[in-house]
Amino acid sequence: MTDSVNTRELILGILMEVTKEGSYSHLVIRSVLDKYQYLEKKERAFITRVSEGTIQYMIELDYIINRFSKVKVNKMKPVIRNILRMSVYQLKYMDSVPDSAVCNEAVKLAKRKGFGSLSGFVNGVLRNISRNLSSITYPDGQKDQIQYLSVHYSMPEWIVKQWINDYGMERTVSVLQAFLQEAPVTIRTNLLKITPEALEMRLKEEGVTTEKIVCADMPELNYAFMISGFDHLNALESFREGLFYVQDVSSMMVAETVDPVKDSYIMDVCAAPGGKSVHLAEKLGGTGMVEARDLTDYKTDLIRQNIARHQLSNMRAVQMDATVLDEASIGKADVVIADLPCSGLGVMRRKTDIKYKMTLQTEQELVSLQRKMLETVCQYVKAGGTLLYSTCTMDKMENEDNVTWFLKQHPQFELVKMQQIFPQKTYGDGFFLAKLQKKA
Ligand SMILES: C[S@@+](CC[C@H](N)C(=O)[O-])C[C@H]1O[C@@H](n2cnc3c(N)ncnc32)[C@H](O)[C@@H]1O
Repeated sequence: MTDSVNTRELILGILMEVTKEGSYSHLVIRSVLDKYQYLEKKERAFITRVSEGTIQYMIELDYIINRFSKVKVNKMKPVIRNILRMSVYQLKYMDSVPDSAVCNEAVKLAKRKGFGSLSGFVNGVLRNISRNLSSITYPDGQKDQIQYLSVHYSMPEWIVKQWINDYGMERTVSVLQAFLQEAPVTIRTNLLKITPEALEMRLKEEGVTTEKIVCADMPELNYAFMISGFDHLNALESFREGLFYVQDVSSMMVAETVDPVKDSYIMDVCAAPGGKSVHLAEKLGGTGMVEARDLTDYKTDLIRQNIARHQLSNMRAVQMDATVLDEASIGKADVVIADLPCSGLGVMRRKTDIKYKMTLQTEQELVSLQRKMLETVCQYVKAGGTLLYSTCTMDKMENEDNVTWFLKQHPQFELVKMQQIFPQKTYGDGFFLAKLQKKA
């Protein structure tokens, strides 16, 4: 590595921004990697791994630090707390970095950041942890299951409690395990431009490793691949040409479930950046129209960029607030897609810090927003048309409970299909979808 101290300083900067300023980790990491594009691939991988890993395992790391430090984590200076966290992550989860190097680099970083007087403390805590790492006692699962699972899988207790309540212990444990796996990059072939076989060849020529998605529950997805071995998507000509779209396999199930007939008029009321709309427009094969709406200029611009990249003539972007009734759209749509803002607890492998930012109160507020939006946008569905409600979360209150509530309020709709997708070890985020049909 060219300058390991600098690399660690960048990681500390990322952690400070995420924990102190409340910024989203995936955005902060991406912007640092964009800014320091000249770094070697190995260094970029180190920054990503240590930043994401530290955030991913923060509850466990804090638990370990608290067992070896008289000053508890929440009383420490933020810089020191984050230096300890990223160092304990390397001690526990990265064999490639020798323990002595981890401790030395942490001490240097503390000094460099103006905390020379605390460098002895940092050194003492880390060396103590490194000596005793294999004999740490964790919370007793027999006495307090929730605390045990929370520390073991670094998941806030309120979320663990909620999932046990919603789905039972066995499912909760498998979901917690899945969230600690790395999320693969999955792509969907743009079938209007290329066949899956030809795309696979193109990607191989560009040095990308591809693997077919083989999933018994989703046999429809024979156009999807997992890809790896590339640095920047934008550096791939096949990406710039719009030959594929990066999308999680669970999200692909929206267009599959709608399975639109040619010439349909589809309204996607919360559409940015446009993944599901683009998929639907492609399925319409140049016929019909997908109107992709979102709240802000910035978001509708993202949709426009996707329309341009995929050269779709049957899709348009419109700026519109989904909570406000658009009289002109009443009874106009064959299909309304309501992929609504949600707690996002199903995508924690990609957005590692969501679990610390979300609270039960915010989730309850989201439920109210979702109901208001459903109440509004269901009016756009034609008689005989379809309303597709989806979220990327797993909590019943945002999913099944909302559907039950909706059907009670709107007896003119009936449930065709409802599916809770749990995150899977290999691919697929946590996702929910419900297909409702308006009676003719
Ligand atoms: C789950 S994301 C949609 C993802 C998108 N369907 C896709 O597959 O690419 C939810 C979207 O709702 C948008 N949103 C939030 N409040 C909104 C509102 N009042 N009206 C319209 N869109 C809104 C957000 O900007 C965000 O883009």
